Amino acid sequence: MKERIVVKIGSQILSRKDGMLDLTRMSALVDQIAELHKNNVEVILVSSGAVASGKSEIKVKAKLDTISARQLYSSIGQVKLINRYYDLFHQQGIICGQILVTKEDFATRRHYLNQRNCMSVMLDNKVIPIVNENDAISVNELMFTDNDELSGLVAAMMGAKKLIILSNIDGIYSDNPNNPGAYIFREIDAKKDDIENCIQSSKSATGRGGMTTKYNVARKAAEEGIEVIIANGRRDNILVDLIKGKDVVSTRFKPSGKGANSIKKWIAHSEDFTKGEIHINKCAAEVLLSDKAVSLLPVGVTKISGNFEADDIVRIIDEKGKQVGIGRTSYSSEKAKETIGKNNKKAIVHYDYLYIEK
Ligand SMILES: Nc1ncnc2c1ncn2[C@@H]1O[C@H](COP(=O)(O)OP(=O)(O)O)[C@@H](O)[C@H]1O
Ligand SMILES: N[C@@H](CCC(=O)OP(=O)(O)O)C(=O)O
Repeated sequence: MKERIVVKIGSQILSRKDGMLDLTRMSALVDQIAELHKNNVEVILVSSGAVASGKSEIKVKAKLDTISARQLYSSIGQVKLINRYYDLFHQQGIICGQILVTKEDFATRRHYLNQRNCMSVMLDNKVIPIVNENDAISVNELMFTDNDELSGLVAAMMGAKKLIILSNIDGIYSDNPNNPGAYIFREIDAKKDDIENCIQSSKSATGRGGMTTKYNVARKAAEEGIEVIIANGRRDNILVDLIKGKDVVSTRFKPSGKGANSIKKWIAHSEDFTKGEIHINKCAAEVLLSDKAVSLLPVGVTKISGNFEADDIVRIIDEKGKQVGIGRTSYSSEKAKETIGKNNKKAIVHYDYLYIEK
């Protein structure tokens, strides 16, 4: 069976200080992906760089608001970016294809499956999918935090074993990476280690979410059974070395042994599309958080809020107001209210459609 990986390349790696595309770096990364591809590794590339490459192409007279600037620069820059990728992969005898997505494309299961089918047919035909957010049309309220988030979604959707996030830094440091005492975390166990406080809000000149999103995305993906590595895209031969298992300086997130099935993965990433809340009592929360495979039954429900239909995605909240998980409900909010606290009723969220955050 082929190994399937997702590689995310941040804007910072692809752009030079003067804003132009760093063709040398890009070409080095494409060469490595080509080598992996020829060695039967299926690579899905999530590449930033549209906005950064568009900026250097055009001088605008009037000052633009943030959204218009992003739309203008990305619409120009994405063409440039994908053309370069096309040329570089073409030189290696490899075909690549472009997929531009918005967060809404992950909202319904139908859209989700459409996307998955598109990437699968590309991989089956040895085409390298190059994914980016469709910045030109995605709106502010509902967009990906950044491409790190998108890469986590793609890795989960495509059943990738590994997600490699390449940035301009070797990995996650214990403190501001410029501080002499800061050291790199080589391995993080998402279940035990909480290092969020070590991360600064600073980000690279063109980066959007900074290290915080990389950390959050990596934790979530690792919980879903994906091995995540944050590494420096400027290091020579980084991708090939990582896949060969060489001991390269980087931060690795230990994947959970369990893994989640494909529906649970979709639900896990649907948090932004929830329509309501199911509040549960202490006992129900304990059972859900245990290692047992249980469904949420109406008997443990204390309150329903929001208006939802059967099959909508809802949040599950414990008695302290903390979110325990997300699930696809089998009742409408109206019907759910009628069953609150009752015994012998069908599950309000079946185990197969329940994602518990531990
Ligand atoms: N503890 C930390 N360890 C490593 N990097 C950190 C840390 N805290 C903040 N950062 C910043 O995160 C940046 C990487 O995130 P980002 O700018 O989004 O990169 P990219 O453009 O590659 O997605 C680093 O350049 C660094 O300045
Ligand atoms: N979609 C944007 C990328 C924004 C983004 O997430 O950037 P980065 O944090 O550098 O990965 C672009 O192509 O410019």
